[in-house]
Amino acid sequence: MENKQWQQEQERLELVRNKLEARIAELEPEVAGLHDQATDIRRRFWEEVTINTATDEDFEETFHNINQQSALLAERERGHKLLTEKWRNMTRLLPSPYFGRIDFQEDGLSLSEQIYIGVSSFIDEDGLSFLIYDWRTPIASLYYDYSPGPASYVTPTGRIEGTMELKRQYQIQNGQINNMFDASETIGDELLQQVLGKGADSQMKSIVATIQKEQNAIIRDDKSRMLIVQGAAGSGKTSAALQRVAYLLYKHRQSIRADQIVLFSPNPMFASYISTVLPELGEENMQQTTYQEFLDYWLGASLRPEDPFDQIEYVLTAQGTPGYEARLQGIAYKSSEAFLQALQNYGLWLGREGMQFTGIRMRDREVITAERMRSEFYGYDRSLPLINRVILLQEWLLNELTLLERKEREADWVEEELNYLDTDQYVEAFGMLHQEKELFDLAETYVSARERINKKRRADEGDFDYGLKEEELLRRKIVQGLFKPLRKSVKKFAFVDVKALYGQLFEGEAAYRERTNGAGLPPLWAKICEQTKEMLNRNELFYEDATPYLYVKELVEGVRMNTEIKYVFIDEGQDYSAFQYEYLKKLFPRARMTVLGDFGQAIYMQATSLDAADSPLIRLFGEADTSLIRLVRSYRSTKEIVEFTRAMLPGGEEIQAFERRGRKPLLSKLDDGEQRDAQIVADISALKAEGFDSIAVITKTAADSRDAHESLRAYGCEELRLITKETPEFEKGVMVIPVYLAKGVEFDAVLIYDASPEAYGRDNERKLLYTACTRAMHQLQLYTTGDWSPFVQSQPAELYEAAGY
Ligand SMILES: Nc1ncnc2c1ncn2[C@@H]1O[C@H](COP(=O)(O)OP(=O)(O)OP(=O)(O)O)[C@@H](O)[C@H]1O
Repeated sequence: MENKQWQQEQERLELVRNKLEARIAELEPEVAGLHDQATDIRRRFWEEVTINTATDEDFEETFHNINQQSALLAERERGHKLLTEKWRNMTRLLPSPYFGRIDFQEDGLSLSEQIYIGVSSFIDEDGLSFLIYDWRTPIASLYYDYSPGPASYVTPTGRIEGTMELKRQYQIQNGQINNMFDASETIGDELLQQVLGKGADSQMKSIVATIQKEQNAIIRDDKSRMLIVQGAAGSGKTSAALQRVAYLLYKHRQSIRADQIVLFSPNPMFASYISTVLPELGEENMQQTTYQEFLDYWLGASLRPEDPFDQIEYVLTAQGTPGYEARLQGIAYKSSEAFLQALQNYGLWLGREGMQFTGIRMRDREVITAERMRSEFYGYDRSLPLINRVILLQEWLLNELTLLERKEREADWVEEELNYLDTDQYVEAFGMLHQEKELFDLAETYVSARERINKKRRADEGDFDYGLKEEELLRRKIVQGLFKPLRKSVKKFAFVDVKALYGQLFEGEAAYRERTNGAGLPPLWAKICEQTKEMLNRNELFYEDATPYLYVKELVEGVRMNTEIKYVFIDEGQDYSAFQYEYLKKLFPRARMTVLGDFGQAIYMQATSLDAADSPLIRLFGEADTSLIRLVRSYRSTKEIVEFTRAMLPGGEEIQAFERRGRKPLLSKLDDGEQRDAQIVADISALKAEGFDSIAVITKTAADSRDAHESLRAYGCEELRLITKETPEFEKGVMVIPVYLAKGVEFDAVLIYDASPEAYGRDNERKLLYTACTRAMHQLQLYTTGDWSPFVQSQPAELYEAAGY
C-alpha cells in the first residue's frame, strides 16, 4: 500500500485516539466522583432518614423519606453504570480502536461515507458523527457480507442499497498500525491467516475482526424460533454462538439482560474455556450450565443420576460383559421419541389406574395410607387431567392433616411430653402466651365496649385462664412441630411415589404394553427392565433414565418452567437426545433456541442428527419456524490436518480446509508400549522446542488416560497433567485427556496415544477418532504398537507422513 495511505491512516488513527484520550480524561473524575457519591449515599442512607412511627403522619413521612432516598440512590447508580460503561468502552477501544473500514456510497447520495468498525461505537463531540461504528450496527454487516461492489444492508426501516468502494483491514496494536490490507474477497484471508496461525490459548478469543459471511448469518439471525447450525469440526460454531450472544445483547439491550440467556456447555471445563469472550467484547456473560448440573438440581438429593461421562466410559469399555447389549438398546430406546410417546400414553393410563402413593407416617404410625389416597384419587371426576386430580388430592391431604393435628393434641403422648418440657420451653410458651394475652385483652376491651354501647352485660366476665391456655398452647406447639414437616412434604408432592411410578414401567413386556400402548420394544426389554430396576433399588438412575424420570415426575406434579429465559443456546447439540430436546423446549417455553453441533462428532449413543431430513430437531418447532445453516469450512486446523481428518468421515469430502499450511499428520508405529511411551515423551520435548505450548495426548477413555499419564511421567514427562471430569478449569500446557472431555477445545499439537484397531475399530469409534484428531490446530501425531485403526489404514498415503525410527 502506498506510503501516503499509510500516513493518512496513521494520522486518522492518532486523531481518533486523541479524541478518545480526551473523552476518557474528561470522564475519569466524573466516574470516580459518582462512585464516591453512590457509596457515600449508601453509607449515609440510614443517617439521613429518621425513623419515626409515633403517629400515622410520622410513619407516612418516614416511608416517604426512605423512598426518596432510595430513588436518589438508584438514579445515581444508574447514571454511574452508564458513565462507567461508556468510559470502559473507550478504554477498551484506545489501544486498537478499529479493525476494519468500508467506504460505502449509498444509492442516491453523492458522497461516500467512510465507516470504521470496532468493538464499540465512538461518537464525535458533535454527537452525530460516528468515528467508530460498533461491529453490531446494521451498517457494519456490510463489512462481513460483501466484497467491494454492489452491497446492501438491512435497517429497521428497510434495506439500503449502494456500492462498497473500499474494504480495508487493520492490525493495530498500542496505537500503531502494524498491518493494513485492502480486501477484494470477503474479509481478506490475509488477516485470518495471521489470526489462525497463532498458538492455542487457555481461553477462547473473540473473532469480531474476521467473522465470515456464513458465520455472520448465524450471529444476526433474528427470525427463527429455532436456529440449527450443523458445522464441521473447527468451523467456528462456538465462536459464532458467543458473538451471537453479544449481538443479541446489543440489539435488544432494552429488553434482554445477559442472565436471560443460557448456554448449555458440554462440561464445566469448557465453560471456563469460553468465559472470557463476552467480557472481552464489553458484555456480561450469559448464564452457563451443563445438562448434568440441571439434572442434579431437579432430581434433588433423593436419586443419584449417572453422568454422561460414566455412561460413555461404560459404552466404550464394557463390550463383552453381561448385559452390555441390553444397556445399549436401553440407551437408544430411552432417548427416542417413541419412548416419549409411550410415556405420554402412560400418563393416560395412570388417569385410569396404577397411581402410586406413599402413605403418610407419623410417630411410627401410618396416619394416611397409600390405599386411602388411591381411593380418594380415583374417586375424583375422571375427566379431570391427572395433574388437577393430584392437586385435589394434595388439598384433601392438607385438610386431613389439619383434622388429624387437632385430634392429636388430645393424645396421651402429648400429655407425657408436656411433663418433660424443660424450663426454656416453658419460658417461650409463657412469652407467646403473654403476647396472646394482649390480644385477648384487646378482644376483651372490644367486647366490653360493644356491650356498653348495647347496654348489655355478659353473663360471665370470663377471666383469662392462664393455666388452661398455657397447656393448650403447649399442646398445640408440640403437635405443630410434628405436623409442620408433614405438611411441607405434602406441598412438595412427596405423597406421589415417583420412583414406583417410573419403576412400574419396567415390569416386563406385557405390563409395559398395557400401560403405555408401547409399540416396537427393543428385543432385550426383559434385561433392560432388570437393569433399570436394579439401579432404582439403589436410588440411582442411568443417565438415559434421568430425563424420562423427570418427565414422569412432571406428568403427575405439573411441568416446571422457566419463563424468564429468552434465548437458549445448546453447544455440542448432537450429544442431546430427541427426548432431551422435547424436555428443554417445555422447560423454557418463552425461549428461542440456537443449537450448534456436528453429527460427525456424535460420540454418544443418544446422539441426534441436526440436519437430516427426519431430524427431530427440525420437528421440534416445525419447519416454518426453523432455520438451518451449514458450516463446511474448518478454521481450526491446517489444510493438511483437515484433509486427513475429513477422509475418516463418510461424506467428509464436503468439508473445506482453510488455506493454512503445516506438516502432514505424522504416523509412528512402535514395537511395544514402552517404546511408544518413550517416543511420545521425546516428541513432546521436540514439539515444545518448536514453540508449541499447548499439547494434548488424547486417549479413548478415562482409564486409558490414567494409565498413559502414569507411564509417560515415569518416562520423564514431569509437567504432564491428567485431565479428568472433575478438572474445573482449562489451562494451557501439556496434558493427557480422554476424547470426550476434549470436545470443543483445541490444542497446538495433538498426540493420539493409541490409534490401533482395538481402540478405534468399531464403526461407533470412527467419530471418536475424528473428534480427537480434529482438536489439533498445527500438528497431529498418531501412535500404535500394532496395526493401524481401519480409519487410519484407509487413508491415502499422500495425506500423512510415516515416521522412520
Ligand atoms: N471467523 C473466524 N476468525 C478467526 N478465527 C476463527 C473464525 N472462526 C473460527 N475461528 C477459530 O477456529 C477455531 C475453532 O472455532 P470453534 O471452536 O468456534 O469451532 P467449533 O465449530 O465450535 O469446533 P468444534 O465442533 O470442533 O468444537 C477457534 O480457534 C476459533 O477462534
